[in-house]
Amino acid sequence: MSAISANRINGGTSRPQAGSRYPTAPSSLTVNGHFAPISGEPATEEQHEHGVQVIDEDKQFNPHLSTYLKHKNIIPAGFNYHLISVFGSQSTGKSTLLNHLFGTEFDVMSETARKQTTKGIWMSVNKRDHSDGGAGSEMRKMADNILVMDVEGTDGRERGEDQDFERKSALFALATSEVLIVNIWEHQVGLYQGANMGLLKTVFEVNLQLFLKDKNSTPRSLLFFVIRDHLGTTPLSNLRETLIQDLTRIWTTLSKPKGLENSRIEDYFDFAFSALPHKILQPKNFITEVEKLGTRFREDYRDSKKPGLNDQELDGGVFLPEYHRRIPADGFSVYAEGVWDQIVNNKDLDLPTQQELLAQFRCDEISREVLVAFDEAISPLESQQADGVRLGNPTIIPGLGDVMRESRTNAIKDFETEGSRYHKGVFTRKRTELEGKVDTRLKALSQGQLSAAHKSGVADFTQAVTAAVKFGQKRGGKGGGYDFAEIVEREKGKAVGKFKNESEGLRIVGAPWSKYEQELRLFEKELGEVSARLRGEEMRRLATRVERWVRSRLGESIGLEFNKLGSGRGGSGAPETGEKPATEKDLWDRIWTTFAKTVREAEAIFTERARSFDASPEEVEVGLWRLRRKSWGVLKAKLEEEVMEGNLLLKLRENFEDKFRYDEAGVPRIWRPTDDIEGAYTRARESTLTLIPLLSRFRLSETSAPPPLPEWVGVPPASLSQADEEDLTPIGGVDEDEGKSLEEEMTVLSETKSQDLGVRFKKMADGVYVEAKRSAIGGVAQVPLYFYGLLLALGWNEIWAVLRNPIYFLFLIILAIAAYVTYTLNLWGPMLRMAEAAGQQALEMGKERLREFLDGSEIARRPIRERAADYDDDAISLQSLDGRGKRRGIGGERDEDDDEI
Ligand SMILES: Nc1nc2c(ncn2[C@@H]2O[C@H](COP(=O)(O)OP(=O)(O)OP(=O)(O)O)[C@@H](O)[C@H]2O)c(=O)[nH]1
Repeated sequence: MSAISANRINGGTSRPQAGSRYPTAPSSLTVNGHFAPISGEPATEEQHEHGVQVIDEDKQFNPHLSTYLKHKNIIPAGFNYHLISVFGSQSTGKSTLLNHLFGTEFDVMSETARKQTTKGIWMSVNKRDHSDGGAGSEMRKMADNILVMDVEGTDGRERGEDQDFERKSALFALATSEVLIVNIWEHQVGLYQGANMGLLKTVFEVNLQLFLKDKNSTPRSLLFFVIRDHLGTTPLSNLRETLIQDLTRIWTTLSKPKGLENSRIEDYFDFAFSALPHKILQPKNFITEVEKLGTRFREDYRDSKKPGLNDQELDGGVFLPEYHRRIPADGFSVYAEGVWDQIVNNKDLDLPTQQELLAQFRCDEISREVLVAFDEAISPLESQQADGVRLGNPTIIPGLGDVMRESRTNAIKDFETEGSRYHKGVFTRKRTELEGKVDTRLKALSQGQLSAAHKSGVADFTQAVTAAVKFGQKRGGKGGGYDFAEIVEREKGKAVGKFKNESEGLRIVGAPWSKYEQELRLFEKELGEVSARLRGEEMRRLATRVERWVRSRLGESIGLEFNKLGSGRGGSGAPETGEKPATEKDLWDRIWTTFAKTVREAEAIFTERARSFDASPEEVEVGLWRLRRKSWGVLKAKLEEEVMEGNLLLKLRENFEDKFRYDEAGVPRIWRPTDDIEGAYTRARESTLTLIPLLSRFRLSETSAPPPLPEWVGVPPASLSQADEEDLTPIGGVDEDEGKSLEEEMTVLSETKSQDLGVRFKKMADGVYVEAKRSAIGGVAQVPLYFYGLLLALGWNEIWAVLRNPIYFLFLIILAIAAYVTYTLNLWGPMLRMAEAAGQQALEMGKERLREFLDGSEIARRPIRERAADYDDDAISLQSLDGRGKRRGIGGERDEDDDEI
């Protein structure tokens, strides 16, 4: 504000404001006994009977204005309200006019007192309804929500020369109202001072400098001249002419801001005129004219012709949209306070900025309100989600998308409904801010939900694949009746579908952040990783199964090869298949061939099954390499089992016995004393002994070298993992780090063990030899024929006695019959065999007895003293008894003669 204008508005008597704007002590006014508080507790509805004092005579703005508007239900009206102010000299019947026009109850001066009644600025809502009154005509109401401001009169005796308040209040009324009623007596028209022309000039000037800088952004106002005590002698049109001329003249003499030098009064103001008869002298006419005047405040007059420099000014409507200040009703009190604050403090007043400030204030308020409702819906969900995360079990909140969408739409819609009435730029900015706040929380919620969906999706997928594999295993046995790759593909499809559904459910149309493509990619990636891990486990299981198969196959075939050793002829070949007959020498060749063949078959099985897992060539390569390594371990274990001391000794014994006890044709030998038992024994023993060095090392017969194990196992694949490598037993000659050489790896029996085995085998062979020898000596000799002749000659008498004795003869006959029956029943064979067996048994027993007898006679040959020494010293012997048959003392001397019995 320029210094001049500031000075003008303060009337050159700028007074410091007393105290704070809103005194803490209750400042209330008692106007004709009516209580109208300005600060402290808001007034009740009853106390608002006379309206509300917007600004008191001490220039304090009423902070409870909004309470009054709330009571009168103006707040929700939005733009649907109008504001009218009245301006004029003191006691010119302003309050009377307003009370008649709008049914307000502003205090009116008593006819006799003639002193100022209205102090400060008062406001009241319209309480009347003016129809155009015609009988049968349609009742047409006044515009809704008309707010009327009764401003303290000018030229007041009470204020004296101090024009500060009247200028400020006039400026306030002009800045906030759509219609400014200028109330003048008829006789004042044409008078400069009486018609407030001086005051109007100052107000126009400051108004122009402060508020009307940009006429495009400032709404126009209507100056409505109501001429009181119109006698009727001078027509209203003449009075209008005079007033317009005066106003135009005032306008031309105004000091205008730069750029507005050529502006005209009609650029900013419209005019309307009305005249009322004398209230006291023509009371009836006065009432009728006021009624008529009231109809001009009807809403439908908006559509009528614009009041201008024509007849419309005299009877047209007053509420035109272009006069509206576009301040929503709920923001009016804040706006009015801001304007008053600017006026009182002489700040450069910029109405558009004021409107922006108001918009900011209100939009923030609305934003807070809508966020409360938003919070109520969203906070519990946020807590639920946070709880899930804290407990390590993120939960998927059902129906979250719907709640999110609804809350967001409601918040933004409510904000738009309330806030869109305010300054567009500010509203748009604040809406963006609100969207930002809402979206930040919704985004976090949505991401939490996606992460929960991700986690549970991966867990479900893992579980589903594992379950399907288990089911497949049960159904299909050990070979696996299922296709792993197919299961993974199917479950992956399901998981991705579910994730997409969940994500799609969270989509908020119009929110650019509401996307899930990246999350979906991450989810698919993790599913891939999980599949790879599960496939790895599955491959291991497959490897274990194949290994087990190798173990059982090798167990059988290697066992068979070793069993062939026991036959002593290297086992039987299969001549009918053209196979080379097996020999002991090529034992290792056969074992190696069988081993390599078995592993080859296992590799084929592994490769075949691995294909159904969709395993990569690298994974298969690792699997095969591990299989070869492990198979060698299996073979090694089997070999160790076969050459375990007891087992191998048994095999060697069988081998030896086979060579010793059977001839070349495989027929068992019966030793005769004449046979070359020693020769056979030596040959068989030597032959079997050659097996020990053969068995002690794994060597191929052709090359006399260990099998090409390192080449056969191959180099470890590059993709072999550390863990894979660690759980493998090292192989000498293959694993470079290990100290063992290939030669050591191929040693089946150590040197010491071989020697020990040789010694034990020899002992055992000796035993067999001795037995053979004995059996040769103990063989039954043939009975010579002459022995039978001798038997007949010597037993002739006995034969004859039997034949002659009837009892013996009868017994003989019975024997003959029994023999015949036996013959006819073909029982001779079995009986003979029984007899033979019994004979054999008897023979064995006889032999045993004979041996005992021979051993006994040998013992008998030993001196009795030697035998006696066998007994324990403590035993009671003849030597230890004295002549009387009693035992001698322990320490007693021995009689040398007693040694001989
Ligand atoms: N002559 C005349 N007197 C009127 C008219 N209307 C009201 N009065 C009288 O004028 C006196 C002042 O009336 P108010 O309505 O209190 O006037 P005011 O302009 O509101 O006065 P302040 O609020 O004190 O400025 C009262 O005694 C009314 O009876 C009118 O139309 N003509």
